[in-house]
Amino acid sequence: MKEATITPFAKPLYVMTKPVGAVCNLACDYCYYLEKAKLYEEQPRHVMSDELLEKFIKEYIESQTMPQVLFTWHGGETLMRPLSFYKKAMELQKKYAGGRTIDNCIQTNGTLLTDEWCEFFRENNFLVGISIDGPQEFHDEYRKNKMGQPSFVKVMRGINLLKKHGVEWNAMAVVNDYNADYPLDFYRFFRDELDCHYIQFTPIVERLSKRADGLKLSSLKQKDGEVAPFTVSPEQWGNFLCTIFDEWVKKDVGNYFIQIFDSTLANWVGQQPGVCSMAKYCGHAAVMEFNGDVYSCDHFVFPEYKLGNIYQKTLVEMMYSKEQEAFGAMKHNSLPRQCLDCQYEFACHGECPKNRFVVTEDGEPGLNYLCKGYYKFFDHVAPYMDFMKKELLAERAPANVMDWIRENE
Ligand SMILES: C[S@@+](CC[C@H](N)C(=O)[O-])C[C@H]1O[C@@H](n2cnc3c(N)ncnc32)[C@H](O)[C@@H]1O
Ligand code: SF4
Ligand code: SF4
Ligand code: SF4
Repeated sequence: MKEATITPFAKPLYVMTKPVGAVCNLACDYCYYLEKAKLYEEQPRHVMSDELLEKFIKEYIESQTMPQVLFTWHGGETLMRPLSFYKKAMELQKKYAGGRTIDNCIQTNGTLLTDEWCEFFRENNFLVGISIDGPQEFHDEYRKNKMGQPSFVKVMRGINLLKKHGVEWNAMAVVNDYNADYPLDFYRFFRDELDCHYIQFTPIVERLSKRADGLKLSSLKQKDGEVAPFTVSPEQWGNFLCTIFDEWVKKDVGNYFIQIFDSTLANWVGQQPGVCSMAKYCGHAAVMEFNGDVYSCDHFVFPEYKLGNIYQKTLVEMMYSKEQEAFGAMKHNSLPRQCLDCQYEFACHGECPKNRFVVTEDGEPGLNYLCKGYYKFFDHVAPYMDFMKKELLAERAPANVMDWIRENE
């Protein structure tokens, strides 16, 4: 029997949602999302109506087959909506919970946080993801408003408010051409200055588009296109990961959680990684726009990846559709021979399909632009991953790797 990519009802149905479309108080140079306003030019307000909010919450909860439900609020800038919107969402979640446990996480640039927002997040146990790209100089290079004014100081003020109110938060940082050459300054900032114990690093890889619909960044279907200037190079990415790993594996395992290292270990032991880019298949997390349009993935909000609209189709129909199944399977089925033969395919899975636009050593298309960087990283961490795997399988702590390193130094 063919290995199923999506087994209906075997795992939670997951759709992140956009209370606000491509509306933001910042205008980060590399943002893949802001230009999506072009897809909805004919619509005057890019915000979710109360009617849709209720429809989504009810249907989303009722579509779940598991007792836990996770809501992810994403944007645009999520805090461009008033607090009353999210208070309403909490009331509706309670109304339709039907005995289920409901969790909420929200992604924000952090600049609009106030005491009032933080009290709300604390009271409702939100996990708040803050976008911050490292120390001030790195962060302010690309994360500016439309007038070119930097945002670091405001983000730091927001983080301090979250801490003051005891809100659970984590950091989401992108790695680009500018900050990638300073991995230790970058990592130590999160660890020593922010005392942030959960960190996500995402590489920026974008190509400039030749699309007729006016979008600046391209989708997978475009075969060529210049790499955008803020893109991290494969060499930078490999060096960045290896350098941070060396610091982390000696001192910080079990205390600071870096998503890409945890996901690598998960793949090493054959478990599901926490980040989609390192999973074998895509298609698990769709996204619903402010007007009810549902797309296969937040990085594929292009007309050709639209699954439908919640007013015309149910979430279950869209999430278990042939289109979404094909989208999910494409990640593995389209791997070039070089990946299939690669000794680290089990850990890498060819990373995100959106980044697969270079040719292999044999000239086959579909290789990941960051391949060299990933290969270097996996090759570098393999002995440590082998050790941590052994510990995990023996039901011991992977953090023992730190003693092992000291003993062998
Ligand atoms: C689009 S924003 C929306 C939420 C909110 N405005 C924020 O900045 O956190 C979500 C995340 O995507 C990241 N991001 C933006 N452009 C990206 C790109 N081209 N590639 C990868 N991540 C990107 C941002 O840094 C941010 O952490
Ligand atoms: S704050 Fe978020 S949505 Fe706004 S421009 Fe930056 S990355 Fe994009
Ligand atoms: S296309 Fe990329 S971002 Fe979307 S689910 Fe797949 S790996 Fe994740
Ligand atoms: S390291 Fe390169 S060759 Fe190996 S699976 Fe990843 S992208 Fe493919």
